[in-house]
Amino acid sequence: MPARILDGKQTAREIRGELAARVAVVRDRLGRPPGLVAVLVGDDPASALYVKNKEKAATGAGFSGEVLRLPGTTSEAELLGVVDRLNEEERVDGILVQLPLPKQIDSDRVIDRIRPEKDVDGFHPENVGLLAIGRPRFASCTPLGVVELLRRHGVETRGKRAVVLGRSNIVGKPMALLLLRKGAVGDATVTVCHSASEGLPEIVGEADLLVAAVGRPEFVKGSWIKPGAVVVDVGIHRRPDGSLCGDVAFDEAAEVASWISPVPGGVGPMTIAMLLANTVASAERRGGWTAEG
Ligand SMILES: Nc1nc2c(c(=O)[nH]1)N[C@@H](CN(C=O)c1ccc(C(=O)N[C@@H](CCC(=O)O)C(=O)O)cc1)CN2
Ligand SMILES: [Mg+2]
Repeated sequence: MPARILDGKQTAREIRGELAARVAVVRDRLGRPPGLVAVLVGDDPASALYVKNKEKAATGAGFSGEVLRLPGTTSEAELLGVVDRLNEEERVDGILVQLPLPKQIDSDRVIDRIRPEKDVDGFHPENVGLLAIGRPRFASCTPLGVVELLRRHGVETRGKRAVVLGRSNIVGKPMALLLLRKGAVGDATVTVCHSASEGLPEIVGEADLLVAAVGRPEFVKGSWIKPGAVVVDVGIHRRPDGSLCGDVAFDEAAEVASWISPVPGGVGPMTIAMLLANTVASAERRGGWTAEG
């Protein structure tokens, strides 16, 4: 039987709908909407599209959303100056600097400069550290989106073998940390592997849950996947004909998996929904309350 679909587009729509009430409370208590500013340096078409989609999602959710578009020749010092200014602006609850950055800019130095309380991407070392010790403030939006996608489709991870394929700071490492947490969509036995791991098909074959974030088109073959496994595909690649694919050979994998996330329409929309959720949480925290009370 073909796998059921982990529908990120519909789930993201639901989350955006649920955020509306919290946005209204922010407006009421702070006298202004949640504020998100995205900084885009250069003209990479994929980055430009993602930032445009974030701006559309933010304004659609009733935020004040703004994109600062800087030329590809921007220096690191100039970008740090922009971050410093946004760090100080009262109306800005969330700052994100779209990655990748042009080669003259050290992205670590830029991420380190964002005030951790406004780092809604969850990339700042302080936020990564808090996640690692089980006291999350902001977790990276893509792995957070994976967790929420699984939770809302009723996928259990407790006691299960999860394999995270990829070790990036943005996806692989925080994904492993989230699945290791105590509680729902955690409590998994987590293995992290990567393109240099020996015996990848065998490691992947042990997974009850596979999160593929290796950054190589259709790298994971259907024959690697354990029958009945849950497969989440974080990859996004454009084929020469303009169509999109992920890190997993979807058609083959869908024959053996129990659940699978598509590309597009899987993890991507969840990333943006989690960015909105983190920004609302930031506005609430800065106002002195949380969604819980
Ligand atoms: N500062 C950041 N930079 C980057 C992040 C990030 O979370 N913060 N993640 C990725 C890119 N990304 C968000 O920025 C992102 C990628 C893809 C999607 C998405 O919705 N994809 C759609 C398809 C879109 C298309 O047609 O190309 C989908 O999967 O359905 C959202 C966000 C790297 N940089
Ligand atoms: Mg997707």
